Amino acid sequence: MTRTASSTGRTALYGILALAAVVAVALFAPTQGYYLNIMMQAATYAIAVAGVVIVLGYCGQLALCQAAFLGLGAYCVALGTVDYGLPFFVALALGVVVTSIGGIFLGLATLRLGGHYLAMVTIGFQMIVTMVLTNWISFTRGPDGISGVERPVLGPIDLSGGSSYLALCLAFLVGVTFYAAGLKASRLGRAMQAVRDNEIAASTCGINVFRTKTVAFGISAALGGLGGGLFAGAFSYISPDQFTFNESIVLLTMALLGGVQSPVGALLGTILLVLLPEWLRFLRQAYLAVYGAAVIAIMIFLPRGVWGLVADRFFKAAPIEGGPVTPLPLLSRKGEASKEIVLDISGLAKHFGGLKALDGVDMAVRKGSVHALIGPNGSGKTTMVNVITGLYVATAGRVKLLGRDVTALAPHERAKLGMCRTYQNIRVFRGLTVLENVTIGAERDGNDVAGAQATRERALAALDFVGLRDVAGLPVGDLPYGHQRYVEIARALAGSPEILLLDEPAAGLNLTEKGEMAALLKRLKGHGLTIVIIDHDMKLIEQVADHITVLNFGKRIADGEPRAVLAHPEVIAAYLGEPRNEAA
Ligand SMILES: Nc1ncnc2c1ncn2[C@@H]1O[C@H](COP(=O)(O)OP(=O)(O)OP(=O)(O)O)[C@@H](O)[C@H]1O
Repeated sequence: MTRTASSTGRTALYGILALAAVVAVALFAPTQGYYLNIMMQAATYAIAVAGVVIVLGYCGQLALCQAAFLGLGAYCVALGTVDYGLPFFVALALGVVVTSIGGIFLGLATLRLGGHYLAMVTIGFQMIVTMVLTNWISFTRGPDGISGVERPVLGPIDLSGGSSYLALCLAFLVGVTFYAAGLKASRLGRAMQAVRDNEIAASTCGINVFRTKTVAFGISAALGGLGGGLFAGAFSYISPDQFTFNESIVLLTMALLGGVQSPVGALLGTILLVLLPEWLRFLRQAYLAVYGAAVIAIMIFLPRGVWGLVADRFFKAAPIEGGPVTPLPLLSRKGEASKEIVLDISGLAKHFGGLKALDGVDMAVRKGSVHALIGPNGSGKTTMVNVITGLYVATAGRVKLLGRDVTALAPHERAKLGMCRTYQNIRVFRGLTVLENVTIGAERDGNDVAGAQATRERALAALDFVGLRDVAGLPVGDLPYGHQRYVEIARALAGSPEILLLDEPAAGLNLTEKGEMAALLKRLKGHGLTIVIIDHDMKLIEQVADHITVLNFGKRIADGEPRAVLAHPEVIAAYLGEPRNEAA
């Protein structure tokens, strides 16, 4: 609570300082000339660069077309005010709407494409916009561009003067910077960062990956359009060569240089890259080479940008406060193992080409039971969990969760119904803190928690349960391997799962850690959680399992109460590699 109050106080202080800066600019900035132009360019570009921060820094999508959105915004304002007589702010809003639609349209491509291919699509988009602006002469006036873009007058407030228009641009910039900073700490921002760090884990935590990327593209493009619209008013003349692929690279460099994961960093990067050429002009012919070398040097020596350096020095994350935690509500359910079937699987098959990784498997998991899924390496256990959670589409068969057929649902839709999991190869969100990782689990749609404070408390309670409350504020990558496994479990627990699927939770742990993991699993079992567990450690399985299903070559070879199953000759043969004793 204290932390929240102090961070609110800090935000208010920054807000007042920013407002004072805007007023000072309105009163004292030059009304025309070289420095005014530099400041106009920095302010309008910085708004577009904040868009790069959101799509690339937060969401991890490399889009190389921010200048196209800058151009679309600028042309909306220029054409809207000059040719169609629209009021400035109406044209500006139109630009934001047009570019956000363009961004969403581009985001739709992420359904099928990612990485390099997506980057290529964005370059294609940039090229198309440049070509349209250049060649659709009857509408855009082609290479001649549009001049005479007027600045706004709002009733008695005249914003057409140099300093007052700059103050307007700065006011927008301040708003955008606060918005982007707030977004990062919001549920949507966390979802974006989860998608950036690990799409698969994000989807099984209940995040709609496709929608999140599309929204990130939309917001980013809207900020490009806003910056572009203000740019048109700032210089009163625009032409297609101001919004080319080269400019997109400049905007990207600004974000990377300043620190692509921080809006303040992007602001610094923009100022630096607008000023650097001016500072270096005295070098004449050598200027471009020195400019390029300076940019490369900053990139190499400051991989997290200039802001990374500043933040490490001066802005340490506040420690997470101690104090009492409310216990996890799911642990008070005290569910006794019952006959009710939580997960009902029938005839499940998954074929990879000719390989039948799963071949008609049946399995029923009872409420409150610990159900082990075992089998030799390559027998299909992980494939089974992947098909159950929706990461793989089943070739045949049916998966029912609490009586509902979920076979056709996407992973995030299954998570919404209470299906949570961990991974054999740990999948935590590396760019986030331990608490943020677990908060994402608590934020799953369908969870019984509402409001930011309650969600945070739920996440802290889950961390408390696995014994990691003290390290909640640390970056998750700073934790040892074994503890990262606990973070995954806490992330799943924070979502109050109806069923928890643990894929080899003890894999890669040393003996002591395995003992601790066994103790944790027993505690979970004691609270009546419904669990499916895969593990090769038979000692662990014997300690916790109520029921065992055994797979071999994708087929179920045994199913039932642990003692009988483990004594089954076919199971022994599968594990020890002995020939089957048909008589037995
Ligand atoms: N995405 C995939 N594409 C092709 N084949 C796959 C894929 N995933 C799994 N397989 C194959 O399916 C079979 C079952 O693999 P799976 O990982 O499910 O086994 P497992 O029982 O979990 O093994 P382990 O105990 O070693 O983790 C293996 O032959 C594996 O190579």
